[in-house]
Amino acid sequence: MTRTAKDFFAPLAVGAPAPLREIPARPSRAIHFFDPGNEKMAAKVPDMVGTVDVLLGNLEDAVKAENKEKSRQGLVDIGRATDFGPTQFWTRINSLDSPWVLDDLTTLVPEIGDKLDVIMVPKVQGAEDIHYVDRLLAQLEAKAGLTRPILVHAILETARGVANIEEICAASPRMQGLSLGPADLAADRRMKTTRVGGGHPGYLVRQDAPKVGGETQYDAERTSYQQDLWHYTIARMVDACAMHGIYPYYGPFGDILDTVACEDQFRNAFLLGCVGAWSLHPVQITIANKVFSPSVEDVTHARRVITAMGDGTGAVMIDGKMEDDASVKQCQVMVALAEELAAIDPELKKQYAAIPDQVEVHQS
Ligand SMILES: CCC(=O)SCCNC(=O)CCNC(=O)[C@H](O)C(C)(C)COP(=O)(O)OP(=O)(O)OC[C@H]1O[C@@H](n2cnc3c(N)ncnc32)[C@H](O)[C@@H]1OP(=O)(O)O
Ligand SMILES: O=CC(=O)O
Ligand SMILES: [Mg+2]
Repeated sequence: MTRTAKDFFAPLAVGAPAPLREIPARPSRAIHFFDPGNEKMAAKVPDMVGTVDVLLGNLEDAVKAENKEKSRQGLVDIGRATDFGPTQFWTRINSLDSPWVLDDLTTLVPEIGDKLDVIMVPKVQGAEDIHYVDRLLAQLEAKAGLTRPILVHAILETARGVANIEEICAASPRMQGLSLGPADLAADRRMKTTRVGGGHPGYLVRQDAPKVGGETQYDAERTSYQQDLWHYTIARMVDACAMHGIYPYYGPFGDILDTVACEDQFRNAFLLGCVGAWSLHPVQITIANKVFSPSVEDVTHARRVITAMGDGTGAVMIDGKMEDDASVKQCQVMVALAEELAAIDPELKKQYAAIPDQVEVHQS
């Protein structure tokens, strides 16, 4: 038999902190990756506090095997020395089948467990992976005397992980969210793209060939549109996360120089329901902060609909468009996000505050 509902409210080890009943909606527009063993990157971390929602010390892929211990120790040093203020502090541990992960967890929890908000677990295949981390974290938290539970974030980057997405989300009250891992996922699925996220010029739909005098002109110029390779997986992820009260994120966009396409990919994810994306290079923080913050126009419109709808029931016409109970809920999502962001981002606070409170409503 699986765990009962009440089991989820009890710690998995004597003395471990009580599990959270709800995952707090903390802004996490950019999860900025840095290698804590890389002196140049590590030196930049203190100045990044307050400019990015999440700083993530990465111990897994992109850290050379010979540097794993150095990066782990670098993370401990940074965690101890840094006051993270409003910025969340996360880490990505090595995969559960690697020779490093046990030392990652048994070192990080006692040394900097009081600073770590979330542990990202790569290559999660099913609920059993989360159960393993869940119990081990509870034991380590109890031993370290921690008073709040460290949350867990899973990367969706194997075909089995995608197939088991709902059970992964439901596996523990520690589950904070999921990220799409397009690089490992492409490899595991045997997709034929060698890109790290983003689109592919070969994945497209093409306009039908025109007919001239009854003859189909296969050689004629035809419009084609590139499609989003990741749409299906992101949409699954968004549904699974929403259903379980946790948060979905787009992962890495490897073409650092193509800031335009990065913004497009992030925006697609934002529109579909993701709350943030990874940043691999400082330039991507700016993109994510912009994309995952509702525009002043969207917030203005949302507030206007909410005002016009009064108690939130019925239907009104605003600028020729019908608004009702459902669209007011969409607007509430937008305004709630704006308020969360305004609480931590002074520039956005100023922009949103400039929106008049009672916007005039023109009803048809
Ligand atoms: C694909 C699947 C995945 O797992 S993705 C997640 C794993 N990958 C990562 O975490 C990659 C993180 N990023 C990086 O390693 C670097 O940004 C890469 C992509 C290699 C580019 O570095 P580099 O060639 O030095 O870039 P650059 O010359 O433009 O750097 C300018 C200055 O900024 C620094 N920088 C670079 N990246 C970061 C970062 N992520 N965090 C903090 N600082 C960063 C560079 O060190 C450089 O510093 P300086 O000006 O020389 O002092
Ligand atoms: O870890 C991320 C990925 O795309 O793989
Ligand atoms: Mg990966």
